[in-house]
Amino acid sequence: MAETRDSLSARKGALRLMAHVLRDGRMLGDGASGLDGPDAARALRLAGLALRHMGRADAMLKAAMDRQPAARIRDILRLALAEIHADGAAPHGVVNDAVALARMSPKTAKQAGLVNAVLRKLAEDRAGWEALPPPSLPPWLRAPLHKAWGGARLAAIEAAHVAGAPLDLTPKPGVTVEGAEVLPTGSLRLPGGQVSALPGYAEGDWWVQDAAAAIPVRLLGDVAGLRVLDLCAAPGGKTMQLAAAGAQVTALDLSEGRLRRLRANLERTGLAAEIVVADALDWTPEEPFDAVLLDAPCTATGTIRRHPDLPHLRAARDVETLTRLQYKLIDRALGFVRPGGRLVFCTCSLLPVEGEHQVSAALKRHPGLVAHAPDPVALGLPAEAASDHGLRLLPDLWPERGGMDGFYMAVLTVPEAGA
Ligand SMILES: C[S@@+](CC[C@H](N)C(=O)[O-])C[C@H]1O[C@@H](n2cnc3c(N)ncnc32)[C@H](O)[C@@H]1O
Repeated sequence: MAETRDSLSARKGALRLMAHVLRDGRMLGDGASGLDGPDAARALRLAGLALRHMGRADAMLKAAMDRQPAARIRDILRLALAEIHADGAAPHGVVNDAVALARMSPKTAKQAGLVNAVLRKLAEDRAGWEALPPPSLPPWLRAPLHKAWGGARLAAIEAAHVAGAPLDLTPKPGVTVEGAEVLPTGSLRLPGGQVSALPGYAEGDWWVQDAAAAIPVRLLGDVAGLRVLDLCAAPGGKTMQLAAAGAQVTALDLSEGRLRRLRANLERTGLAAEIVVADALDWTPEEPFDAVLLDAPCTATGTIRRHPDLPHLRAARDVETLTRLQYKLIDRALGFVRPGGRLVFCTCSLLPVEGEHQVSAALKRHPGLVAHAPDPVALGLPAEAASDHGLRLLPDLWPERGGMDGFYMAVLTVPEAGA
């Protein structure tokens, strides 16, 4: 980061965001940095960097200090160490700002000298940083992932989380964006950038959607003219895909706030859907649908690449609550499909209990329900994405292209009437 006063305000904003996540249990994306425009984006990036590398920074601080400092001082040190050692920032400017940040509050001003001394010493210890184990997931998530995917795959997933994510766009049919790579699955990929400044944003030619998140709708094939229910729809990435492909879409979600974003997305892209604010567990349609897409609420652990706050905010008990909800939502969704129609179930989770296990259990509970294992290669995906009854995408797939979010998805056909 070029050292300017903007750097100081971005670092201050990053500290606010870290406190929001680590002490208030709120998501990074809640926009709490108190900044606008490029400074807000910088603060978000820095907070993400500090959260991704917190394990290493804490290990270094523990070895270097007799007593753990107060929370804000610890965050100042964590951020500075991540910037110096993981981001390659020039130590001089980082240390100066860290000292300035400590001085800003009467509660921490007395510790400015300590911040200076600790950072001057640790900034030079590149070998000590490199010798620490690479960033890893918390035990509640690491253990089931190790069991499911093995040690080597888990290490590759953790490395993909540290690498972060590029910017993927789903284009309307026939749209290209200058400078974007066209992925084998049809998504467009850019290294990053301010979304609203990209060509075609104002015209609504595309929307931001990870390449993996764009696959579930494609499992339905040609949906032109079909009545499709997008059951957990907001903020609407999949609703827009369905509408752009000519489906007659009903988009339902529990959250009015998230549906506001869906409405804005439809407005910008000029696409149409009927919008329903309801709890899917209480709601009943007037008539069944040709197809239902259930992008069920989940731990979202497949999106840690772009949400490094998630491992700090979720816990094992969330997995239990969410898997129970997914179970109920699948049964509910199946009741909304016409005989012979299809349900696509998907979750952006790395955990089989939120994916493969849900579909295996649904097939046992519902005699006559049939899973059609999709061919990953025909969809432009690596052959290894084939999985139990569906597709399993993990962040270490496509390493040379910049990876993809973790997802599980399957397409199920409901028995014909009388079958
Ligand atoms: C994974 S997100 C959906 C993302 C969306 N399909 C997309 O592609 O943009 C899950 C959504 O489920 C909604 N949700 C959670 N519980 C629900 C329920 N009982 N009924 C309806 N929607 C629910 C949440 O509000 C959230 O928007």
